[in-house]
Amino acid sequence: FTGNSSRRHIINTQSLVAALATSTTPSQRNLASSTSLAMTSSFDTGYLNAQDATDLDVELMSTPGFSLEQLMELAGLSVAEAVYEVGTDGNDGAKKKRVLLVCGPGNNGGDGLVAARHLFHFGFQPTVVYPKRSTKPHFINLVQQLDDLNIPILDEIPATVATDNDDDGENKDHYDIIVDAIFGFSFRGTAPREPFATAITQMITMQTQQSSLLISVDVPSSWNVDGGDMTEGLKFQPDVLVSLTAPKLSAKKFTRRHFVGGRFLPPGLAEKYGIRMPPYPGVSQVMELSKPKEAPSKEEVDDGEMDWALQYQAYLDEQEKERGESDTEDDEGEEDEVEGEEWAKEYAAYCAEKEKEFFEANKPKE
Ligand SMILES: NC(=O)C1=CN([C@@H]2O[C@H](COP(=O)(O)OP(=O)(O)OC[C@H]3O[C@@H](n4cnc5c(N)ncnc54)[C@H](O)[C@@H]3O)[C@@H](O)[C@H]2O)[C@@H](O)CC1
Ligand SMILES: [K+]
Repeated sequence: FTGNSSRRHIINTQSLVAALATSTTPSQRNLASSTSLAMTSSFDTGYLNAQDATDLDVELMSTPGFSLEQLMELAGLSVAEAVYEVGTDGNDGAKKKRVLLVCGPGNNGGDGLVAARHLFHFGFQPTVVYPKRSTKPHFINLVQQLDDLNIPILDEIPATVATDNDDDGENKDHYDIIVDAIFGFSFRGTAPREPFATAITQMITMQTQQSSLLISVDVPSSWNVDGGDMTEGLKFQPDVLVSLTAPKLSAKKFTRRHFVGGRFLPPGLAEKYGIRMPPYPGVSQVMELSKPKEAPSKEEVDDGEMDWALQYQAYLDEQEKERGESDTEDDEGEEDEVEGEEWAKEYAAYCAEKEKEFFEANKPKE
């Protein structure tokens, strides 16, 4: 089995599920059922509009209840985990990755400050831009915690960072990842005021000219929380969105990698606001709601078959959609189906092999 992402897999999804469902081992049958389940229903967290997001926040933090410090810590940890997930391949770790966290004046900015600290401990090299520092004691503490780790805190994005590449196509001040923690669900109006308007333009330059991966916290900054991008021509399009508690309405317009984090919502409150906590995997603080289009690599398969099944499902859905659109001119359909069936059989055999290895390795000692 070679799940190489470069290989062209146009798969008949039914054949994959059928091959797995008739397998003799439980893990393959589980995989088959999770695959078919995901085929008919994908997890829907529901959405919060700006007003409900604010009301829910107030309810969560009414006394007695959660404190802002608690929730911000979990929100920032979720962001850091999502950055780790999209920013590393799990092997080379985070050590070489430079991350620029651009933090706004409110709690969205606070999430960025918390994330910077966790990212340092995960092995990244964070730099924080915090132009309008809050004077609230909790924020002063967060800044101190960053100072204690010698994490640089700047007042603006340096011009040398957000400039076009030089003649060699390089920028020595390049950041691998930018975290947009400028505005969350309390952004109002259709235009960000300075100094954040400039910061957002600079982030777009870094994303487009230097291929920095742009990750937004809760809401892409400058987007209307309910309606999406309503700016005149700013066109801020992050690569990744990490929604907190539940996606805001504007997330419906977001088509790239989308995570949800903030694993703290009590079921009663979720029900009251018509949202659902996603089935977070294991001890994760985040769950990816929409998956990348590319087929996963063998390394990803090795990481865990169930995760792989969901990820692969999204890929299949995308392929089917594309196929539906080009059905009329596609004269390779039959051939593709055969390839899909063969691949499904190969995958089932691969699962059996893996399971055997697992049982061998975990055999009780005589
Ligand atoms: N319940 C949750 O899920 C939690 C949410 N948290 C975070 O808190 C965020 C909400 O925080 P806040 O309510 O403090 O608000 P934001 O951080 O969204 O932003 C508010 C600040 O932005 C400024 N602002 C608004 N519109 C502007 C414009 N057009 N130009 C310039 N400045 C503008 C306001 O004056 C205010 O200073 C969420 O999005 C999330 O990131 C977490 O910290 C805690 C838990
Ligand atoms: K944001």
